[in-house]
Amino acid sequence: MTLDAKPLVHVIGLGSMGAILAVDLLRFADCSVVPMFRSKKRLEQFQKDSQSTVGIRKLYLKNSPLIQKKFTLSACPESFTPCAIKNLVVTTKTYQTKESLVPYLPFIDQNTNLILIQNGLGVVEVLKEEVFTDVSKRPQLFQGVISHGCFQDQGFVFNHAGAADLKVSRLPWDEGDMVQTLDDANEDMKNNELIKLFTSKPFAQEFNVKFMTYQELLLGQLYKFLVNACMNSVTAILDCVNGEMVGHCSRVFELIVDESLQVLRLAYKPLFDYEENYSGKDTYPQLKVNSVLNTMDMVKNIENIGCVINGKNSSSMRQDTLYLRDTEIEYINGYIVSLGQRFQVDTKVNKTIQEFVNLRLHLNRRRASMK
Ligand SMILES: NC(=O)C1=CN([C@@H]2O[C@H](COP(=O)(O)OP(=O)(O)OC[C@H]3O[C@@H](n4cnc5c(N)ncnc54)[C@H](OP(=O)(O)O)[C@@H]3O)[C@@H](O)[C@H]2O)C=CC1
Ligand SMILES: CC(C)(CO)C(=O)C(=O)O
Repeated sequence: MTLDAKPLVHVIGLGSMGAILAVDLLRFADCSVVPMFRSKKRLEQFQKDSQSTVGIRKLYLKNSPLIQKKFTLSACPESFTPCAIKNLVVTTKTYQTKESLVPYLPFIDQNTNLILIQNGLGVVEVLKEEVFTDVSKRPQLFQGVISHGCFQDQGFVFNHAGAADLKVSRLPWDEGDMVQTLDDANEDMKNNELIKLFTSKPFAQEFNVKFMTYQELLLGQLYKFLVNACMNSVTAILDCVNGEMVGHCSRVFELIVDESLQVLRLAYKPLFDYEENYSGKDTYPQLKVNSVLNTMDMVKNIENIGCVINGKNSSSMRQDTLYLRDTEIEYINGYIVSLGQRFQVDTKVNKTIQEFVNLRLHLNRRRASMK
């Protein structure tokens, strides 16, 4: 059911990322937004305790203004009014994706635009192998790589700590379609309802959205992936604030990045061969890949981004272990391990990191249970 003629955007995952996106879509894009909660209990908490209102405190703005938006419609699996879902944003944690989609599968088909706005890699494999197994009914799939920073305050009030950007591209279901032309991207910006919303003004300016080809997004996604593979896991294991490691973490990062790149070069070969195959071809964007995704430069950049620029931050994975929440390690260092098995590459470094993160979470949960 739509509220009016405006496009309808369903959001599964009204957490930090879902909340800042949903509120700014309501503020700056011509659409209606429907948050979808995991249960009747969570839906009632939203509708009753929070009066269906989300608050975003923009910490990076003068006086940290609190912006509030009321959502006329919201749902959970039990209350969802059966209707075809046209535009679906998934902003759950990676490991929550499959479970969050299952109740709505009857309402998702090849006409649905589905965007994943998450860190890490490997969710598309879960969607292919376990969720959308009927190729003819697979939704139009997009990926968002978001660099905004946000953490929950209490209830449905969130602190938007850092404003950066949201990179978006069509996400190929088939690995063979990794390289897209500039015309492919323009086609979606002209004709796809969800992408038209995401690139509409003023929303695109306010949320700093950039739509691009998949190869352009993937370069940024792998860069961010390597940052997270080092910073998130190591700070969780050590239980330290990002900046405490500055000047002393490059050796560990070198081990993680070197092994990860060995695997990523095989799994994403078209990207690493891109300059050789597509430079000078004006129907394709020109990319610098190997001069960016190399161990020594990445280690320096990761230490700067993680330990200096974000030096005062507690990484999201360390926060997950401190709050005894599951982590996304399986979709970060753990994803390198699964790729290593597929490409017969030894990934002992990332496997050890993954197991230490799991051990850290166990230790924190054990200590909490003994208080
Ligand atoms: N926070 C940040 O600054 C950044 C986060 N990211 C990435 O964005 C993604 C989302 O992270 P973030 O927003 O922080 O995560 P949060 O944990 O804040 O939000 C996840 C939300 O998904 C909801 N959810 C979980 N399962 C279901 C379900 N079955 N049905 C409906 N809703 C469900 C949770 O609801 P409930 O409250 O009921 O559990 C929660 O509100 C992650 O991949 C993260 O790594 C990327 C850049 C920055
Ligand atoms: C860059 C970094 C490591 C900042 O803490 C981050 O992305 C996170 O915490 O998830």
